Amino acid sequence: MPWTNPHKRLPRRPGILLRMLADLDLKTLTLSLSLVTLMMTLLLGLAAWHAGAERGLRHWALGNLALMFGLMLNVNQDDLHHTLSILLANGLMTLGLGLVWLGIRAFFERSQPQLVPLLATLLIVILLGLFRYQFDSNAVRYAISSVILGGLCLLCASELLRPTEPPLRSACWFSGAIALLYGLMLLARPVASLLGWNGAASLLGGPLQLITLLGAMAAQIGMATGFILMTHYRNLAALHRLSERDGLTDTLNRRSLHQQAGALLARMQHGGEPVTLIMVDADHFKRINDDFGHQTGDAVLCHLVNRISQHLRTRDLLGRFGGEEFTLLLPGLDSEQARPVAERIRHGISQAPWRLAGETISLTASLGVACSQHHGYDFNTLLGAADAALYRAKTLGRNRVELAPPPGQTDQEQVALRLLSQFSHNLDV
Ligand SMILES: Nc1nc2c(ncn2[C@@H]2O[C@H](COP(=O)(O)OP(=O)(O)OP(=O)(O)O)[C@@H](O)[C@H]2O)c(=O)[nH]1
Repeated sequence: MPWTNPHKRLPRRPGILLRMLADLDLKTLTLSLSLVTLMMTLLLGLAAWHAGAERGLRHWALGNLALMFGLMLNVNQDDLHHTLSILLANGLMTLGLGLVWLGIRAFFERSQPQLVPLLATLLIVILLGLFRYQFDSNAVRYAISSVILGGLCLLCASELLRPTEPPLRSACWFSGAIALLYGLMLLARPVASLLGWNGAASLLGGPLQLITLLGAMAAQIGMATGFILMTHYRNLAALHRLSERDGLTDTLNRRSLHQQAGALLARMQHGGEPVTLIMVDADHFKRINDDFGHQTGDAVLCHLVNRISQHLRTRDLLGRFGGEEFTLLLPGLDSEQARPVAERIRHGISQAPWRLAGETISLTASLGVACSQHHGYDFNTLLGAADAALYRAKTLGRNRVELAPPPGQTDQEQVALRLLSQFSHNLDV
């Protein structure tokens, strides 16, 4: 038997994806989409229920609810009056997407232009009404809803696909990529229909409708989980921040100061760069508490931190060592360079009294400075040296900066200081 090329005889089989699409049943898909939307609405609603001050979740839950009712009405165009299945359905879907967009803006604490979703809803209802009851055109209605709903998806994507801190960024970009893809898909629908990709089928019964429903399902699951992930990551970041910051002054707490200082000192030692540690202690702070009350004392402490921070670079560390005592680590500075910085901080504190509602409280601080040149890169050794220098600044009259001397000189100085301290104590008595 002569050989024949089988490809010439057999008709070409469609690709596996097209075959799978052809096997899908529109009614089953519609029901699945409704169920998925319902589940995602419940999930977002549950998250919103316990959201507290969390921004965005309530908008997303409400938006999804509107989307769900809109979808349910829209897929029943054969059974329902067109005012419901076209006008109300698309109005609800537009409002739902608009609320999702407002939710994303609320999440990022951006302004809330509530008119945008309302105007978009009004626009789609008017245009669809016009092209249903005035000039009945299925194709134009299809294009109108595709452009408005697709445009809103792109607006959501543009809010999400912006630079943010990791790990929040991954969740935002995940949701943003889904919104972008689904928006582009909706915008491409009328073009694909014009190009005849729907074949002879009606717009609501052909492969384009199947693809739209599948896309909507994927977008529903992806965006709802993406939003919940965004909330989760932001809460994690807030918890992390709380665990490493002092609640009153927002400086590093003692534990994270130790951790971060250890890492910084190791880096500087490895790179052969100097580091300076400064201890700052408010002078006679007890008097401020006694005279003006603890609450005012708290405000003055925050003011002190604010004054110190104005002289710091982003890579410097500032931590609360305890009470009214703060520790600074200045990488890259030796004692020669650090002294003027310490003087500027001292001067800045003494020159800017705390003021509120006619009340003025003057404040000064004493500073002890120790540098890695003389005291090495061990955090506790540097702290000890800076603390001794601070003690000297207090003893010599406060509102001053003292450098920790190289280790060899310390003993003689300590004796002299003790004598001086005893002398001033005797004078006070
Ligand atoms: N308001 C307020 N006061 C605090 C806080 N932490 C510590 N203090 C107060 O700071 C004061 C520190 O007092 P002392 O250690 O005697 O020091 P001082 O009065 O500043 O005197 P010198 O340091 O010697 O100049 C105490 O009265 C503490 O109650 C705080 O978080 N808020």
